[in-house]
Order: sequence, then C-alpha cells, then structure tokens
Amino acid sequence: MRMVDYALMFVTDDRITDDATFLSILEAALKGGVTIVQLREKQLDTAAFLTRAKACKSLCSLFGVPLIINDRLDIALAVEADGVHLGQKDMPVMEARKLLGAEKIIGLSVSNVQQAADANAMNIDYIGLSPIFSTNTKTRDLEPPLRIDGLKEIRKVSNKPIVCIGGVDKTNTTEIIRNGSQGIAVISAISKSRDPENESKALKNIICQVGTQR
Ligand SMILES: Cc1ncc(COP(=O)(O)OP(=O)(O)O)c(N)n1
Ligand SMILES: Cc1ncsc1CCOP(=O)(O)O
Ligand SMILES: [Mg+2]
Repeated sequence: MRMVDYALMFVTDDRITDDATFLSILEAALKGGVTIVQLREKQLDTAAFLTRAKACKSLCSLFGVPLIINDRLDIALAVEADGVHLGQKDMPVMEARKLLGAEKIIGLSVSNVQQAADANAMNIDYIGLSPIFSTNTKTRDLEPPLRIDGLKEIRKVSNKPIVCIGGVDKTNTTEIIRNGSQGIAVISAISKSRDPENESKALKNIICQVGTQR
C-alpha cells in the first residue's frame, strides 16, 4: 500500500462543461496545493470522460499530484490513473482490487457506522465519509448528513484514513480535522470560488494548522 496525502482532495465539478474553464480551475487548485484530485463526471459519455481524464492526468502529473477516478475503473485503467473512488453500489472492492493491482488507491464511500466497520476488513486505502454536512451539489442517492457526532462514531470504529465530503468549506474544516479525519474532499468550495488557487491555499493552511496542534 502506498503512502498518500489525503489532506485536501479536490473533486472536480461536473457542472462545468467548458473544457478550458474546467482545466483552468483544476490548474488553480493544483497551484493552491490540493494533495489529491478526484475526477467526477456523472453526465459525460465514455469518450468525453476519457478525453477529460487524459487532460487531468497530464496536468496532475505536472504537479506530482495523484489522480483518482470516480466510479469508472475502466477509465482509471485506460489513463493509468492512481486509483478509483467507489460507492457502495459501484464495482465491489474485491473485483476492483484484482483489476487495479496492489499499488493503486481505492477509496470507498461510507454513510454509517456499520459500513465503516465492514470496510475495516476490505483492501481499500481510505473511506469517504458521505455526507458530513448537507450539500446541494449531490442530490441523488445521498444519506442524511453524519455531522461531527457521526464522524466521531466512525472514527472510533474505523482503522482506515477518513476523508469527509459534503458541504465542506473554510468554516467547518477545523472541526472535521480536529475530530480525526485525515482530510476533506470539496467540490464547490474550490470550483465555485472566485479565486480557486487562494481558496485551496486557505483550506490547506487550515488543515496544516490543525495538524500541527494535534
Ligand atoms: C471522497 C469521496 N467520498 C464519497 C464520495 C461519494 O461517492 P458515491 O457515493 O459513489 O457517489 P458519487 O460521487 O459517485 O455520486 C466521493 N465521490 N468522494
Ligand atoms: C460527491 C459527493 N458525495 C457526497 S457529498 C458530495 C458532493 C460534495 O460537493 P460539495 O463539496 O460542493 O458539497
Ligand atoms: Mg459513485
């Protein structure tokens, strides 16, 4: 298993259809210090998804930042991405691990304590705690927010790094990291910001500050 810095995951915004805008936001996030990128496309056909994935892979490689692909193991394999993020109803972890090999990153969404406990025995690299707070970005297949109390419960049972997603921004990052999450995953906080580079820097600073206090 490889060492990965999960502190600040930028999850790309599939609402941004213009490629130039999409890539300029990704570049700004990388300049701002995001530590891992997840390409998440829920609307694109396979050919367009692959084209975006190739562009993301080139840009992330320039910055030495790992790229993982949401849902689509075939796209991850095709572009030699660093791994995948899987939901509870996506390809089972065992099959994904067989296809990806031991060195690739596999993240799994968990939305309750039982799923987090079940994930302990799985060959995964991190769990995505989903959602931590309410969000307008994902509207389908979303469980009620776990909030900080849910994070505390899951931290107690889980032996995996935790990455919290859903409504995460500068106002709630400190309490998430203080309560045992290794990192945060954000869409809107960066992609909707007027200045995605500075927003990424600001989020990273908050995470690093809490880290030094722990
Ligand atoms: C880090 C992280 N955690 C959770 C999710 C949600 O994944 P999933 O439940 O499969 O939902 P979709 O993102 O596929 O709509 C995530 N993407 N990233
Ligand atoms: C993909 C995903 N999975 C759980 S919440 C969410 C959306 C996160 O978006 P935002 O950071 O804008 O709340
Ligand atoms: Mg999914």
